[in-house]
Amino acid sequence: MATLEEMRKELDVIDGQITSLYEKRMEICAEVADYKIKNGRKVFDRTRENEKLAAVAAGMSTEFNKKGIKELFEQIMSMSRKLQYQRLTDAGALGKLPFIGLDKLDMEGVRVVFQGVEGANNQAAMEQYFGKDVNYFHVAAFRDAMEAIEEGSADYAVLPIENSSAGAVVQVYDLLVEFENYIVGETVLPIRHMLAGVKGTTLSSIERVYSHPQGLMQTSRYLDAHAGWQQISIANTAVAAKKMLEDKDVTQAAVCNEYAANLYGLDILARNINDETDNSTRFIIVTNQKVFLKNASKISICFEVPHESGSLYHLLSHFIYNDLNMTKIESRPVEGRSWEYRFFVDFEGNMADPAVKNAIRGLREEAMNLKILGNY
Ligand SMILES: O=C(O)C(=O)C[C@]1(C(=O)O)C=C[C@@H](O)C=C1
Repeated sequence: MATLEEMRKELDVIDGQITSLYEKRMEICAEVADYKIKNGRKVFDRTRENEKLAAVAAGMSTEFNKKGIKELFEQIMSMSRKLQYQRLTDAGALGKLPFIGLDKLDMEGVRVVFQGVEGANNQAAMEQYFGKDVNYFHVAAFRDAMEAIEEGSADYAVLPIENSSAGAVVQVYDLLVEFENYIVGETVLPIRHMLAGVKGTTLSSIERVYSHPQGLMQTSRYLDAHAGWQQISIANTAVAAKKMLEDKDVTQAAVCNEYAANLYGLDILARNINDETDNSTRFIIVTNQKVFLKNASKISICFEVPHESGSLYHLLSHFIYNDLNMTKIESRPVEGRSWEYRFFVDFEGNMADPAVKNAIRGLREEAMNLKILGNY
């Protein structure tokens, strides 16, 4: 029997042949790219790839090798596509950006919409982004806010997209697909619960505490430590704060944010009473214009993947290969197609950057229904 050293020498010879054949193959792929640029052909040809995989598998004698050679050729053709996309980018064959780059967002005299009532966290997020003097109105549902910007009655909408402990606000994800509106900014608001009451209220005068069920739940450790306090659920934290002002009753208090407490002129009796100290919500700023800031550094996209094994893996390789840092991935069911998913990906980058253009080009050809949700 051959020694390990002898077998390794044999492997080295074979690997040498494979590597030089790989280089030769990639040189031809570069010529294919030039041909495709000249003739306006797409890089990705699924039929040709499937034929190739079947052909290489047919040449194998065992099931194990059939599977292995297919995986190997999937990778080889994926590298071939990436080389071709790069040549397209270098040749300036990417076409015009579908988005218009701006130096800064138009903030002069704009009208902003948020969902909820006066004093809601959504309003606090809006003021954090647009300032206190902003011209605004509020609506009952997220969909109403999307419709308001689509039809132009508002220039921007402020919508919650993700909470650090509760996760994604899934309705907003779905609305971003449904409407032709785009994300142009984001702002993160720390969610801190306060115990607030009308002037004269003290911890010992309180008998009842009002808040949204989430507000009561997120502060249960603090509230439960006061055995004599009855906890009562109400529509939301801002409504609880408003009730304190209306009732002027020192036997009751509200769990609400500082913004609502100030808005309704309440005294804060205890600050930051949430069980989780690090609780914050990320809000997006949405408009109906296809614009992006020239100094934007984060891109949100969504796409559907073909229902085949390895398809998400291949799509995500466009980020890795172009050295783009993915910061978030979320999936949602595709309406009307049970057990099929749409993926939402956030990654670092600017649309004018060649690496980003390159990745988007690859994704656009290989994924289904790619949509750029915004660069901000
Ligand atoms: O045959 C082509 O059109 C190629 O671009 C070459 C190649 C390959 O590497 O074999 C690469 C991408 C296509 O999706 C199909 C095949």
